[in-house]
Amino acid sequence: MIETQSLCKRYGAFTAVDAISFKVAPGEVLGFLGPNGAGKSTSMKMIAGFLAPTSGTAKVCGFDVLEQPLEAKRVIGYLPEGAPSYGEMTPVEFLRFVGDVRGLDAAKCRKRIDDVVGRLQLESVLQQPIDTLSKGFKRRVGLAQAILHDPQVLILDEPTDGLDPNQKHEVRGLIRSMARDKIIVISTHILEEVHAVCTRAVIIAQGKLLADATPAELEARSRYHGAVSLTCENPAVLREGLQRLPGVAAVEIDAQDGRLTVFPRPGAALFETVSDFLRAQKVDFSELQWEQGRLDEVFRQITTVPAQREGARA
Ligand SMILES: Nc1ncnc2c1ncn2[C@@H]1O[C@H](COP(=O)(O)OP(=O)(O)OP(=O)(O)O)[C@@H](O)[C@H]1O
Repeated sequence: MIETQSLCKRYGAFTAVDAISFKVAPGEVLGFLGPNGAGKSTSMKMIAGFLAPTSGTAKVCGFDVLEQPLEAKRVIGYLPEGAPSYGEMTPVEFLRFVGDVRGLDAAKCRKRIDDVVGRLQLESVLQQPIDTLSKGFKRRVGLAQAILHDPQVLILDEPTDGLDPNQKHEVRGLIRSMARDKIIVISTHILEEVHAVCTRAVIIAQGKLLADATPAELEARSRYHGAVSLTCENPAVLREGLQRLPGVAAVEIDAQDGRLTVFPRPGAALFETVSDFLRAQKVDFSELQWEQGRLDEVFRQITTVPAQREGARA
């Protein structure tokens, strides 16, 4: 279990992280979402024991990261932002060094290095100085060191940053495959990643935790949740008829692609009503869809309103 209680970080009068409390259980992948400067990396650094909180506590597998730093660090694998490492070393030298620091014996270290090199497809760059690697390979070396000792807890700050689409896919698969028996926290700006790997997400803005929910619960907060959208030849002609149907709150036509969206009143289920109407009107339509909700819209809703309301953080 990871458990933070009123975790705070202040720099002078500026509050970077403001009383954040949450728990993460084994088997969960918690996504940390938030705009630039929200406090995600600062929170992760405090949980990983790399930055002392101004106040509040963080416990990892029962170990307080301040009071029992070695025990806590032993169970944590941490990928910091930017994946810093020793640039003059090759990946294999760096991984041997990390294995040594982690106290792995020679045989176990070799076995683990083989495993992580295979998982992160590092074979082709093993003998090349890390400084000369591309951003994506540097990131993969960073991930390799984080998982080398097969830790119970993984704290990964933007693990797919800088990776190409194929690698993003691979790394998301890797995170999912490790999720079953580990506790994983990842930060990301990519909302599709939340769907791809996270079982739960917290949204942070201006240092405050503003939401803690499953991706589906977050989507249910979207005005698009339960909306029905479709493409047809002449959407403007249909608008008035659709607007009069029971349960319909609004009908909108996208200015760019002409797609028509019918929004429900609270609690109304529209799919059948809309499809019956279209058939009765003999409308030639395509791509009739029930919408789950849009995370990007919910993210904007949650992260922009408080910013405007509360003004600057202090
Ligand atoms: N050492 C420091 N001194 C002063 N302010 C700092 C320091 N480190 C971080 N901050 C500020 O704390 C705030 C939170 O930073 P943090 O890096 O945690 O944000 P983030 O959510 O990870 O952002 P991003 O998505 O851009 O990586 C930012 O406004 C940052 O400028």
